[in-house]
Amino acid sequence: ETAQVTASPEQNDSEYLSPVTIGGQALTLDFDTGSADLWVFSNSLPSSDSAGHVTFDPSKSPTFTPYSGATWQIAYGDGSSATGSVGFDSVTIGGVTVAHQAVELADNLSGAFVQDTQNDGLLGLGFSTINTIQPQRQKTFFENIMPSLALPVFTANLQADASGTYTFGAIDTAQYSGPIHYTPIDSSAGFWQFTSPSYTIGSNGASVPCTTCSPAIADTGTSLVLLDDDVVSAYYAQVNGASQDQSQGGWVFPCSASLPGFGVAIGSGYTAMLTGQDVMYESLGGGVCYGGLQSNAGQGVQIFGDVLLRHYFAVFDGGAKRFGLAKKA
Ligand SMILES: Cc1nn(C)c(C)c1CC(=O)Nc1ccccn1
Repeated sequence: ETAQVTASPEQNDSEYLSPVTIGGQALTLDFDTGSADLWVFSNSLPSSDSAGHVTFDPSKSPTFTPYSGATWQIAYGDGSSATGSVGFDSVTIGGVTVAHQAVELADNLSGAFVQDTQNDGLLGLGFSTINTIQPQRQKTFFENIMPSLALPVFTANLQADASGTYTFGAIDTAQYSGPIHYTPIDSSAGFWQFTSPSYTIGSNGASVPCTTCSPAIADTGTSLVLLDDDVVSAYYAQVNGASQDQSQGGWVFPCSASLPGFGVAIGSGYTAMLTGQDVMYESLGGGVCYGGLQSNAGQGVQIFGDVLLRHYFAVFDGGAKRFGLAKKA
């Protein structure tokens, strides 16, 4: 079987939301290849936290069964967090159903999630070695459907300021052109992780070897591209008037500045390029702009988020444990 579902952008393409049905209830979730928990806003949240969100109510689902005593608690790399209880229910995405999917009900959330009222929760598409359910971690939606898919893959075709597509079980040749450039992934940390041994500054720049660069992860649930400090500093050194502004939380520059292109190696065989315009992320007002390339704060992993992924067709191959990028159709 195969499934296809839309991915609708929030403002600034900060995240992409997709329709999911859980126990007959329709929610919009952020598909996140950088984590492995499926959690939803639930009616056990204080109403001050759930105001504006669709909440899942297990008592209204005919197929919900509690996983009694089980709990979950997740802390994301950006400092946001969530905790709650667990059950199993029927989860359907694009017509494909997992009858007993672990569904994590949030009863406590950090502010960033509460404020984002278009988002009713996250659906992890990482590896379940980092699922946070205790006493026994549970599989992701993708891991559960993989055996029944025509191909053990899913693809992300996110768009800049437009609705895109997640596809499960097929690599739709109508969505990309030219070759798919694959690199093997190391899933031992739970991420779609690969090496990124060089980078390129300027659309015609030479690629700079970076033997000390941290490995990278493909992360649909992160807005920006978060890079090692020496890489991101080398980039903004080429932008007139750029500076790191702690109050704004990163690298800013005059909106009038011309931004060079930027490319990152996807494994050792391919460099994914962005134009200067692709790197521009947000105007903060007063002629100050915020870049889509920011520091990973020395976390030892580079996060290739939506600022990069929305310019490519991305293949997550769970069978061959590889990640690939192609030019969009
Ligand atoms: C900043 C960062 N460090 N590390 C290791 C990762 C994976 C990130 C990105 C991150 O936290 N993304 C995120 C945040 C909230 C919800 C979903 N995804």
